[in-house]
Parts: sequence; C-alpha cells; structure tokens
Amino acid sequence: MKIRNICCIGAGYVGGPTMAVIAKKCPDINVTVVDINKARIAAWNDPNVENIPVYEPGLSAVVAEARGRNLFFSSEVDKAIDEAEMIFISVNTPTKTYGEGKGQAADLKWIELCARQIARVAKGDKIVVEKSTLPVRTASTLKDILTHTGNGLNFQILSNPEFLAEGTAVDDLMKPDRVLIGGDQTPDGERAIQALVEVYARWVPKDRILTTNVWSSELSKLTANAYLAQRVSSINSLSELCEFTEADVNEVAKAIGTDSRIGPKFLKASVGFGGSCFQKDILNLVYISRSYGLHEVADYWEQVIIMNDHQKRRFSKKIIRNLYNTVSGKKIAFLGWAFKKDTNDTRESAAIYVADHLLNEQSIIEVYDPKVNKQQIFSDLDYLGSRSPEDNRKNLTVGSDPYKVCEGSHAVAVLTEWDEFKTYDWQKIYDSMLKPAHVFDGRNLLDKEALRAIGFQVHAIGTAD
Ligand SMILES: NC(=O)C1=CN([C@@H]2O[C@H](COP(=O)(O)OP(=O)(O)OC[C@H]3O[C@@H](n4cnc5c(N)ncnc54)[C@H](O)[C@@H]3O)[C@@H](O)[C@H]2O)C=CC1
Ligand SMILES: O=C(O)[C@H]1O[C@H](OP(=O)(O)OP(=O)(O)OC[C@H]2O[C@@H](n3ccc(=O)[nH]c3=O)[C@H](O)[C@@H]2O)[C@H](O)[C@@H](O)[C@@H]1O
Repeated sequence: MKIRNICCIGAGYVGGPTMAVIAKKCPDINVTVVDINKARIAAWNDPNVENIPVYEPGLSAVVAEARGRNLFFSSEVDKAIDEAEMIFISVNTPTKTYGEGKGQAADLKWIELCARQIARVAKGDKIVVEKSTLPVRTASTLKDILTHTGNGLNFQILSNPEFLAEGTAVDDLMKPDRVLIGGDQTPDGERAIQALVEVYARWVPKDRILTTNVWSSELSKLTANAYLAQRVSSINSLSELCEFTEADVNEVAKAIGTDSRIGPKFLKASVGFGGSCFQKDILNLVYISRSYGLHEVADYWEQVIIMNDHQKRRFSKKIIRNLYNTVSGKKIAFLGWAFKKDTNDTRESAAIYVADHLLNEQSIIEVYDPKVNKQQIFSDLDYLGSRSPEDNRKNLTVGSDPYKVCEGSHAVAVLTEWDEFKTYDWQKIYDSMLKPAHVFDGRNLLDKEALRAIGFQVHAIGTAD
C-alpha cells in the first residue's frame, strides 16, 4: 500500500519535528500536522520560521524547506483525518493528576479523544499509528474504540514509538539508531507495517527498521526510557558516595564507560534528570507492574525516581549548608532553567524543584536562561502551588543579561549545561558578587580549577569540595 497523505494529531515536541523530517525526506507524501491548540499552529505557520514553537538545532531549516510544499500545519483536525490514509497520534500522555492511578498512571484521555474523533470522521480504512509513548496494551483500547464506534471500517493499529531526544531531535530523526514498528501479526497487520516501513525506508537503512508485535513495541519504549534514566540515577547515587570518599565521579564514569559492555554514554552525574518523559514513563511502568501484582518489579524501577528526587534535594541542601545554613534574604543566581541544553523545554526540569526548595527557605532567586522565557518560568513555579503567584514573582526574577543576574549574589548555581556558560568572563562575575563567592555547578560544566584560581568556592557534583 502506498501512502500519499499522512496526518499527525499533536503539533508538539514530537509531532512537529518528526513530521517535518518525514515531509523533508518524502516530498511525494503530503504531511498535515494538526492540533487543537490554535496558537501553537499559528506559531508553526509563522512567516518567520525562527518563531516556530519548538527550538531545536536545525529544525527551522527543515521546516523552511518543506512547509507549504508538502508539510502543512492546521487546526482543521477533521479534514486532515478524512484525507489521510495514515494517522499518527502524537498527543501528550502526562501522568494522571486525579482519580485511580493519580501520580503514576498515564492519563490517556487525549489519546481516547483522538480515537473517537478518528472513528467519527473516517470514511475509509485507516492505519492509526501510536507515536505517543503509551502503556503496554493501549493498542487494544484504541482498537476497541475504533471498531465499536467507527463505521465498520478496517483500522490497523501500529505502535511506532519515538526515541528522539530534545536538543538533538533533528539529528536523531535523520540518523536514528533504529525505528521500531509494532503491529498485528495478521495479513492486514503485516500490510500496515510494510506501509510504514516504506515511509522510513526512504532514508533509514532497512536493517535499522525493526518490526515486532505491537505489545513488544509499546513496552520497548517504556523500557528504553527506564534504562536510560536508570543509568543517570546510578551514576548520581555514586556521585554522593564520591563526595564523601574523595573519589571523582567523572573519573569513575570514564573508568567504567571504557568497558564496552557498559559504554560511555549517559554516565554524566548531574543535579538530576528532568524532561517530560523519564519520570512519567517510569511511574507508568511502576503502575503497570503493580497492577499485575508485580511488586518487586515496581519497587525496583521506582527506586530510579526516588534517587532522582534525592539528587535534586541534595543539591539545594548543599547550597543551604554552604551558605552557613541559611539562604533567607540571600540572592542566588540561577544559570539555566531548561531541563538540558539546546532546548526551550522546561518540563520536570531540576531547576524548578531546586528553586522551589530555596524559595521555601526565603531565598531571593534571579534566573537567566538563553532560551526559556519569563512566562514559562513563572508558569512552572505556579504549577507547583507551593506559594502564591505574587510571592513567586516577588522572590524570583528573570533577567536577560547573565552578568546582571549574577551581580550582588552570594552564589551562582548552574542548573543547565548551556555551552555559553563556559565562555563567560568569570573574573567579572566574581568581582560583582558578594564574598565569599560560591559556584554550585549542578552539571560539572565549568573549569573548577580556573574558578578556584579566581577565588570562587566551587562545589560540584560527585567531587569533594
Ligand atoms: N518530548 C519528547 O522529547 C518526546 C516525547 N514522546 C512522547 O510523545 C508524546 C507527545 O509528546 P510532546 O510532543 O512532548 O507533547 P506536547 O505537549 O509538546 O504536544 C502534544 C500536543 O498534542 C495536542 N493535542 C492534545 N490532544 C489533542 C487532540 N485531541 N487533538 C489535537 N491535538 C491535541 C496538544 O495541544 C499539544 O500541542 C508523549 O506521549 C510523549 O511521551 C516521545 C519521545 C520524545
Ligand atoms: O521519550 C522521550 O521523551 C525521550 O526521553 C529522553 O530524551 P530527553 O528527555 O529529550 O533528553 P535526554 O538527553 O535523555 O536527557 C534527559 C535528562 O537526563 C539528564 N542526563 C542525561 C544524560 C546524562 O548522562 N546525565 C543526565 O543528567 C539530562 O540533563 C536531562 O535532564 C531519551 O533520551 C529519548 O530517547 C526519548 O525519546
């Protein structure tokens, strides 16, 4: 089956970049990305392509090439569903904040709405592709809704999880380690799988396109994120031991990473992992395991989250301890708010939790992040509900000049590993700060010895002070 029209529901961090790359690589396929959020669609259509709503290196060039040719952003969801033979669902699947499974299970209400909308609108057979990260066995829910509320049409459900990481999304999409496609092991299922294989095969070598049954595919996505996050929590747990023993976590990471069975990636100790997915997907894995009565399995994975929460809290406690056990009324400059460099995404960023803890201790915080705006920072803090929005705005300010942000502070805390922080004139920053001037490097980004030579008291992750 040859695909000519693709629709993607959800124009977010995954739907936007993923579809832009498919459109670039498949000029003969019309790709329409739809969203109920009209402002987001308007931003994707902004005549100045630098204003698209997702910041990713290289993305604006891809969008500029394909937009208007065979890549379209629209809020006419029904029309796009009707016209497409293949529909990707790429909507958000956050952790439930209410009812059964609150705080752990994935909230699938947006997924279900999509399925009902597809069933209502479709006039011909469709291939529905799960692009969102979903609990294992969600495909059966989708199938149920589509076959019971559709017009007797044939709906094939595929699972095609996305493995891109933010900040490197375009590279990851252009040269994926693998593409995973799960589907029914029936003749119709096989045909649907092949149709999607043919889309990716335009630029991904066939031996990198893995096909599995639908459940393995769904579970592999949760497993991949759990393994990656587990590596970060593992090295972070050891970073604490390093601080007590004079071992250096960077040296330990290098020493173990050269073992080809372990590998060097994802061994960077930090203030804690953030991002929209690691925590949500592990909590989901924990919830699913518990729902099958697999308590040991659930406890095992839950520990990855417990360690991550500990690491964030440990960082703020370290700041407080080193500022003579009180930060009340003291200014602390935050360099970075995004959950990692090269993205404007702040979801679950460690910075939010560290700031919240310090604000509870009556600290005054000023933040600089090269890509995150003020509204986002306040919305992240307000969402926690720890204090009134007025108090958040009174005690935390956001600056656009990093030197001014650091001026008059007791301490600078590095929360995101933006490259530009390494290039700053640290002597100038030191001169403008109160003494003793502290740097808390939550990313082991800066040259400790150079900072110490200037006069800073430097506190990094996983090395003795
Ligand atoms: N952010 C990431 O790097 C990655 C995310 N994922 C997964 O991809 C999925 C989407 O994530 P993001 O793109 O980050 O989310 P997002 O929140 O940036 O985008 C989701 C979009 O879906 C739209 N939407 C929700 N319900 C809709 C409906 N019924 N009709 C039309 N539009 C609707 C929302 O308005 C929103 O713009 C999630 O399941 C996530 O776990 C997977 C890999 C990477
Ligand atoms: O499902 C998802 O959403 C995606 O989640 C992660 O991607 P992402 O969260 O965008 O970014 P990562 O590079 O994985 O970083 C996650 C967090 O871990 C932290 N991290 C990462 C690596 C490391 O060594 N140390 C470390 O602290 C980062 O700073 C960041 O806060 C996965 O890497 C992607 O494969 C996956 O598709």
